[in-house]
Amino acid sequence: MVPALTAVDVSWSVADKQILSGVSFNLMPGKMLGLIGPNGAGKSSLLRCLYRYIHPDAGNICLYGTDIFSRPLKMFAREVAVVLQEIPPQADVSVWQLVSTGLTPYKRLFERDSAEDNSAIAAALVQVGLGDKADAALQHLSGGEKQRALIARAIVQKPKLLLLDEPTNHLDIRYQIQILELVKSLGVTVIASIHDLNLASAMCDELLLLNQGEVVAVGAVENVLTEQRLSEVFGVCCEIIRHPQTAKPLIHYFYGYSPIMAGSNGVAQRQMGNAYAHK
Ligand SMILES: Nc1ncnc2c1ncn2[C@@H]1O[C@H](COP(=O)(O)OP(=O)(O)OP(=O)(O)O)[C@@H](O)[C@H]1O
Repeated sequence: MVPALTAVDVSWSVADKQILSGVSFNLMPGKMLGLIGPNGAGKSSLLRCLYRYIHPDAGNICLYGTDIFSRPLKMFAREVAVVLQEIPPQADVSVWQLVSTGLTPYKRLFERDSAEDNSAIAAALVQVGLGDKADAALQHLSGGEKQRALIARAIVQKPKLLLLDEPTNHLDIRYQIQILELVKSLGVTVIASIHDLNLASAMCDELLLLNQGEVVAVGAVENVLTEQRLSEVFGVCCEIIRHPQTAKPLIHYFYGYSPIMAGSNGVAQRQMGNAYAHK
């Protein structure tokens, strides 16, 4: 089976600063990949390369075996949906109008939405819990509601690949879980940057851990999330157990620990004084 997405040795620098270095990974169709890593690791930059906002200096990115930069723009706009943290410039439109723009790549100039289109928009709004906000002005929605409206727009686009930059950023815990479960249930290939490592562990099939623009680890969640890596990359002390429901890695963080006091195994050790005695 051809991977939905293949990145080979993707590198990008700006103003002599290397932002991404030799990033490579494969993602099979229907899988959900979580991009994790500390602030400034390069997660957004990598996503920008994947949706063609940035042209990497080196390397290749292929969607179903074809270089993304060789695909006609309109085809690419149908195939790849992007949900960013920023509110789009059309902030004075209604929620319905925003979601309907997800159909734009399928339309000819001035072509109106069909009854089928309207049903798809209404269904997407219900899916994200905004069924009663269709006529509301986008600018009057809360941050989380705006985020869900953007996801509804991506749903009507019916993409092959859905890219999300911190989709859970403005959401309360209920919607963090609900939106990621919804995204997962769409059956499309998903790549999402996620800061909450436990959420990423629970929801993603695979993880890619970036640090300083380089891939530290990529693959099955349980292979990527190790106590030692989290200590080395994030500078935190933790223990990883199995989630009682999913059996996936569940991280318990400890407080008052310092990565400076790394032990012989490299895992951050308890700092003298203020840590509560756990281990
Ligand atoms: N256009 C740009 N010009 C200069 N520096 C940039 C540009 N884009 C990104 N960077 C730098 O690249 C590095 C990676 O940024 P990026 O936003 O990709 O990281 P991130 O992992 O998404 O961070 P965060 O978790 O904080 O959102 C940062 O140091 C950032 O300042």
